Amino acid sequence: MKELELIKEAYLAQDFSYTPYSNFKVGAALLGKNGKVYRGCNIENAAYTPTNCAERTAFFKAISEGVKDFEAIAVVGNLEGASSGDFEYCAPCGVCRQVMAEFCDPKEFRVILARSEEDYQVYTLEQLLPLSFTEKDLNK
Ligand SMILES: O=c1ccn([C@H]2C[C@H](O)[C@@H](CO)O2)c(=O)[nH]1
Ligand SMILES: [Zn+2]
Repeated sequence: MKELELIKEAYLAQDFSYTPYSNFKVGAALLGKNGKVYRGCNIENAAYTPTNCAERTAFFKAISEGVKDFEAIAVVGNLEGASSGDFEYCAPCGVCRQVMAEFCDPKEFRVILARSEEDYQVYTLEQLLPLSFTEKDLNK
């Protein structure tokens, strides 16, 4: 699947974002090695901390269906208000990066950060989460 197709899926997911508190709408589309796409949006809560990010929604949907092998994720946010000079792509939070590290190969898994269908950047998970703590560290 091409990056553009995955970005389009992330924008479709963003439409369902539930954000009455931040009004910051995020969409994600996770591509499994099985060729299927798992969409996710952020889901907020009046108690704030139960909020789930778009990326984790997509991961947990896939994992709850028995899928644990992934190729890439596209992430889109509504960053029109970002002042110039800011990093104007919606980068995954640390918690979501840690969830990615649990299931994805750090050198292979690609994180596509898009601010339009044509304008995006691609990172490996290792670039976003160097020196990660994973299962291998527990077994030392
Ligand atoms: O990569 C990100 C960054 C933020 N959020 C959500 C969490 C919260 O609902 C809102 C503001 O932080 O954006 C995501 O879903 N993914
Ligand atoms: Zn997150």
